[in-house]
Amino acid sequence: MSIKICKEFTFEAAHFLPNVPEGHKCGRLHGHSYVVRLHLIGDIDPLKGWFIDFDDVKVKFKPILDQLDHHYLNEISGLENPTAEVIAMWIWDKVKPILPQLFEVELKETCTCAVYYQGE
Ligand SMILES: Nc1nc2c(c(=O)[nH]1)N=C([C@H](O)[C@H](O)COP(=O)(O)OP(=O)(O)OP(=O)(O)O)CN2
Ligand SMILES: [Zn+2]
Repeated sequence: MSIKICKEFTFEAAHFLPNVPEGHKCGRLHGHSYVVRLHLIGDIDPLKGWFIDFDDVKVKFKPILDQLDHHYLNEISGLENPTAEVIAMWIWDKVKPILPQLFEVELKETCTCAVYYQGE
C-alpha cells in the first residue's frame, strides 16, 4: 500500500529579485522565513509500518538546507533569480537524486504565498 508523508523544514534567507520592474518592492534586498515541505510517496514496509524514517529525511536534507539557511540566495549557483518557483525547483533537483521517493516540493515564502513543484 502506498502512502504520502511530509517533512517540514524552515530556513531564513535574504534575497532580491533582479528581473522585476523598476521600483518593485522585491527588487530591494529583503528576507523571508521560508518553510519547505518535502512530500514523499512510497510503499509501507509491513513490519516497520513506514517506508522511510522521518529522521532519514532530515539527515539527507540537512546539507541542502545548510546551503540555504542564513545565506544570501542570489549568491548561490542556480539561484541568481531566487523566486519561490526557482528555489522550489532548485530544491527538487538537489533532493530527488538522494530521496527518490520525493513527490512534491512545497515552499512557503510568506504566510500567504506558496509554490508546489512535482518535477518534470
Ligand atoms: N510568483 C511569484 N510572485 C512573487 C514572488 C515569487 O517568488 N513568485 N516573490 C515575491 C517577493 O519576493 C515576496 O515573496 C513578496 O511577496 P508578497 O506576497 O508581495 O509579500 P507580502 O508579505 O508583502 O504580501 P501580503 O499580500 O501583504 O501578504 C513577490 N511575488
Ligand atoms: Zn522576497
